[in-house]
Amino acid sequence: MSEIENGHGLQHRREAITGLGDALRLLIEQATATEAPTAELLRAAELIRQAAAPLGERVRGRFETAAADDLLGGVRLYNPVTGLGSAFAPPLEIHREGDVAVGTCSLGRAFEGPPSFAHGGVSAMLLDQMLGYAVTVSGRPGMTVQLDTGYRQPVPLYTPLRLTAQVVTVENRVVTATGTIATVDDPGTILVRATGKFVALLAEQAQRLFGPVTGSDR
Ligand SMILES: CCCCC/C=C\C/C=C\C/C=C\C/C=C/CCCC(=O)SCCNC(=O)CCNC(=O)[C@H](O)C(C)(C)COP(=O)(O)OP(=O)(O)OC[C@H]1O[C@@H](n2cnc3c(N)ncnc32)[C@H](O)[C@@H]1OP(=O)(O)O
Repeated sequence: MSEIENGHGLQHRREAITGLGDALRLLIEQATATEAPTAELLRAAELIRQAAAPLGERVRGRFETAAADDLLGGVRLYNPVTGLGSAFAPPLEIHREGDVAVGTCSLGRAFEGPPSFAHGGVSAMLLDQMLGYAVTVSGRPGMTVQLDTGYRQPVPLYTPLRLTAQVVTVENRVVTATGTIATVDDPGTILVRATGKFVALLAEQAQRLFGPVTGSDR
């Protein structure tokens, strides 16, 4: 029996994953911003390898879902944008305000593109997630087939950001959503805008793409 088959164990593991994610995000921020002496970098690399080794002793394969995740319930702890267990995620927190999805995060040094501003691909990634969330909660989940981003002003690092997204049209299987990035302090000044198209999968497409993950091909 797995150690997390009771509810208490699951909650405990999710908290531990979040704690590990917090530590990893701190590590990435410090390792990216550091100007510490070179000897410290060498020492840190060795310590980090030591810390990583036991984590690698039991890992899941490509098609296996994390034991602490709940795919259908929308719990994805390692999502690279929102996942609290992800070293890579800012993490972006998303909630609903009526028909609009609202997200908040701030971006550290690891997300830098132009000096002191966010990389354009990072803005696109945040908006893909925002639009995907709005499309999912509208009840017509789908995959991104197109994402257009307009960069109006650069997105500052180390600044609380406010993102929005909403569904604008539904045509057969294609849902179109739009989204924005602004700062919390100046929500009326749109820095980046995006429009995305999402396609609801046919059963045959879902089976082809995700059968090995859901186990429905066994
Ligand atoms: C599994 C259960 C999940 C439950 C989840 C529950 C809770 C989750 C909670 C929160 C989730 C929050 C956020 C969600 C997160 C996601 C954000 C990120 C999403 C992504 O990051 S996802 C990765 C990138 N994404 C891809 O990796 C897609 C690659 N792609 C394909 O795998 C194929 O593209 C496919 C299979 C999608 C479609 O198959 P296909 O291409 O053969 O299309 P098909 O023939 O089926 O056409 C159907 C209609 O789409 C139109 N259409 C097609 N392409 C178009 C385009 N580019 N522009 C305009 N319209 C287009 C056609 O014109 C036609 O339109 P019409 O129906 O009107 O004729």
